[in-house]
Amino acid sequence: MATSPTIFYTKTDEAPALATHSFLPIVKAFTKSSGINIETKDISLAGRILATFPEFLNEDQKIEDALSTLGELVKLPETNIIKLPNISASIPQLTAAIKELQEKGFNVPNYPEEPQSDSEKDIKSRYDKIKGSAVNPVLREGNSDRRAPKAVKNFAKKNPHSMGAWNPDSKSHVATMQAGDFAHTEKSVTLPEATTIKIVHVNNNGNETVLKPSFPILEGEIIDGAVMSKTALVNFLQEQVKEAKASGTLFSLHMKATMMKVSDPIIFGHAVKVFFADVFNQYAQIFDEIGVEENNGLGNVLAKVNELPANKRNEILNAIETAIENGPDLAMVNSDKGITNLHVPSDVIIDASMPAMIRNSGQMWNAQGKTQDTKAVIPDSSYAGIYTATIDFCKKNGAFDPTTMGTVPNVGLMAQKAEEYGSHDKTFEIGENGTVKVIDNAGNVLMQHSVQAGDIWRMCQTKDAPVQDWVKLAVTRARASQTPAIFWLNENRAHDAELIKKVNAYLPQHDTNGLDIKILSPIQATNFTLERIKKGQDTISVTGNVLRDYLTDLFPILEVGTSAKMLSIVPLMNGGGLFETGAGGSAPKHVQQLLEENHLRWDSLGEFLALAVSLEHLGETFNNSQAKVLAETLDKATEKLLENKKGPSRKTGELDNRGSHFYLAMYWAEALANQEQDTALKTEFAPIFKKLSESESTIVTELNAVQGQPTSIGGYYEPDDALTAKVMRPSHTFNNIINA
Ligand SMILES: NC(=O)C1=CN([C@@H]2O[C@H](COP(=O)(O)OP(=O)(O)OC[C@H]3O[C@@H](n4cnc5c(N)ncnc54)[C@H](OP(=O)(O)O)[C@@H]3O)[C@@H](O)[C@H]2O)C=CC1
Ligand SMILES: O=C(O)CCC(=O)C(=O)O
Ligand SMILES: [Mg+2]
Repeated sequence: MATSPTIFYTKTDEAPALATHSFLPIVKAFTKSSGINIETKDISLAGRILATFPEFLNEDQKIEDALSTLGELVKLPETNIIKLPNISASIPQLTAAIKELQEKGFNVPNYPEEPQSDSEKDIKSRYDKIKGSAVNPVLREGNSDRRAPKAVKNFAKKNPHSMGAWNPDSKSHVATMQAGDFAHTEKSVTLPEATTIKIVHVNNNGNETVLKPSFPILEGEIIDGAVMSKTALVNFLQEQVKEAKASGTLFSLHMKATMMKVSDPIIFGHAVKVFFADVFNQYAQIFDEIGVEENNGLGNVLAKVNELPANKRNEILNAIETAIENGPDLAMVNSDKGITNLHVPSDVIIDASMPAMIRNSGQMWNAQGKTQDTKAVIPDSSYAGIYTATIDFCKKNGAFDPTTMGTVPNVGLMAQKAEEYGSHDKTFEIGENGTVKVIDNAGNVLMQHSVQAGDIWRMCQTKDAPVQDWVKLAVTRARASQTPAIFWLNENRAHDAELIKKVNAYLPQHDTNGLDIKILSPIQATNFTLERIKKGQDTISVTGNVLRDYLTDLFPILEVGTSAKMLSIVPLMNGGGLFETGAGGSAPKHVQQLLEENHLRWDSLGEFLALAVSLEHLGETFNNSQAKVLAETLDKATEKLLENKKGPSRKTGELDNRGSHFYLAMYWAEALANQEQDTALKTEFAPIFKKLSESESTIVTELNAVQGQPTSIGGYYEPDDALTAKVMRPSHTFNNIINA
């Protein structure tokens, strides 16, 4: 047991990292007298790169490998972590971060796209561990409990966000594969006893290549294998491009290239090649020579082409232009800047992008900056059906009404790299026709798929202990909130069928008397839940890992406008607490606005909610009554902030993230001054509240006065700490009170 109560507060990237510069000094000031230690852990993309390559750095540039430290800490019962969203880097983001670090004098190696030597191979494999969703699977040593707190839900009911109307004749729809994808090829086995397995590829001449050497599998663990056929995928994509053109819908690809960091960039690359097929055919040889990486998107193609001599460059750029003109309308990420849906694999991420489209009348933006009905292309059909069902529901019933709709909390299976989270080191782009086999140490073939060159074969693992914990968490939440709970599992899907056996075995171990718990397939569950939500009724979704991710953006975005306002708890399996801040990401667009206009519209509500539960957990773990008082008063402050509408505005010149932090501090001090449980805190915070409230108009004026001009923080992935702190703390009056 650690001797001093500590909250580990993560330093991450982009907007949340900016917010931390303003919020963390407040947190430290408010918790100091209660003996609570706040320790920062750098898990930013830049920080993780530096920590991975110490031998390339000067002594004074080396930093702790904070992710590994936290990865150990999450296994201890007293651990308490506040985790902000971080970049799950695509290769374009990774290479940009490397470049910025090099420019700042950190001699980290380049990312070798095509490694030749052993040392390059080593560097690439170390970078590949930083790439994609590399933080969350390590820290999430527990399952997920995400919900909209009552105060947030009530606020949204009284102050509904905008919601685009739905036309019953909308042409928007989801296109997904009918065969040859992961969903249609999945095989699943539960291992009755512990064993080791290896994954091999056997070519048509019987030659075996080991894809992954022996690794252990625990008793009761579920393993799945599935394959995405390249031929089926390419045919499907070709058809969708044609069909989008014929029907006049926007072509828009929705992937999770960050979390599914091996399979989905490859699928993304196929879409780029299919959409620009003429260009890729005509310039195949040049593209090969200049090292075009279609998996990194059209942005990569353009960057590489731009390095060519002028006449070749212009010729190819024209060909790309023509392909865009001849193809279907392409959904845009930023029509002003000409950034398309196919530019960067991490620009359009399905969990956030599909709900945003549904909230926006089922439309996305076209090249003219106008909204248009959209064909949302989601190649693998494992989970696409839930969006089809939601879209169909909106066509039939119109848009949801945030003033009356119910809520859908989620209990999600994710601990110990459950399901697709654990597939990164078991996903392979197949080099040669043959068979992929999973073989145990006794030589038994547990499953096999026949594969062709270019197919993507993927294996997932789901350990038994996390499943037991998940079932228990579902029952606990259903009981605590007296809400029906639905397990979203499809008995006709191989993996789900195995999971259903476990759910049926473990549910009876709990007191479920009087609770309404059932198992429905994801599409049935969507319809059931949506019928209820429309009537204002609440339903807990109990899901696997991918649906956890999808639903904890889908429902929050429809219900409360953003997933940033979610309470997002990971009860760690060994007793510690990981408190995530909201369910969304790191909002790159917000950084742009700060740099251009010195206004940060990032809403820190997720941080406020996470801090309160973190303090409560710490109070219990360390028997620290002051921490509990801090938690209760912080919740009061957050509620008051909502009531008084002191969240950040989107508009420059109005209250932003920094201003909302001021109000939170003032209301927190007020709640501490007004409570009677702890005299010391009361005495300490009464004068602070007085000072803050007397200075309110000065502070708000100081905070808003800086807005409207461009500003600089000295970097993107590795901003300058002192500069950023200066930008994020522009009120001397407020700083003086907090620093004192
Ligand atoms: N837990 C984690 O670590 C997660 C990390 N990510 C990472 O985040 C990055 C961006 O992902 P993306 O899919 O664009 O999702 P984001 O959630 O970052 O952004 C989508 C939109 O949601 C709105 N939004 C999100 N958070 C807030 C907030 N706190 N306050 C106000 N608005 C908010 C913004 O809308 P608007 O622009 O209209 O203001 C934003 O543009 C990626 O690098 C991804 O890897 C993504 C999800 C989870
Ligand atoms: O880990 C990631 O890449 C994203 C996680 C995410 O979107 C989520 O947990 O909701
Ligand atoms: Mg998500």
